Amino acid sequence: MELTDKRCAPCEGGTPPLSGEEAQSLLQELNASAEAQKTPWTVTADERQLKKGFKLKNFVEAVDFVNRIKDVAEEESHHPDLEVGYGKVVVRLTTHAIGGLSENDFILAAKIDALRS
Ligand SMILES: C[C@H](O)[C@H](O)[C@H]1CNC2=NC(N)=NC(=O)C2=N1
Repeated sequence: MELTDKRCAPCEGGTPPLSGEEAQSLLQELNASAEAQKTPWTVTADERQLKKGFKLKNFVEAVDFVNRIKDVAEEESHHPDLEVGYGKVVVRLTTHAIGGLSENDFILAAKIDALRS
């Protein structure tokens, strides 16, 4: 099943974060989409975060994009850390409940990419 067709599952403490290998495999799958090929997502060196910067035309478009991200995040009950500026939105994904990456982060990343295509 495609990442965009999956739903974020409730995530509780006790579940271990993804291993580096599992994260790399999901990263490849995520970055295979047309949108991600323009700008790929990266996993941070500590393997706890998935990150991508999006370019928008101006501040209003950046805020509009954030509002669309809000709708997806609420639908999935999984929430990104966001940085908004003039013509940019930086999205950082991590699963707070487990202190690292889960599949939920990759599902939300794919759904955020889908907003741009
Ligand atoms: C009950 C609810 O699903 C949880 O509190 C969710 C909310 N959104 C979340 N978002 C993220 N990124 N990590 C979490 O652990 C998390 N927990």
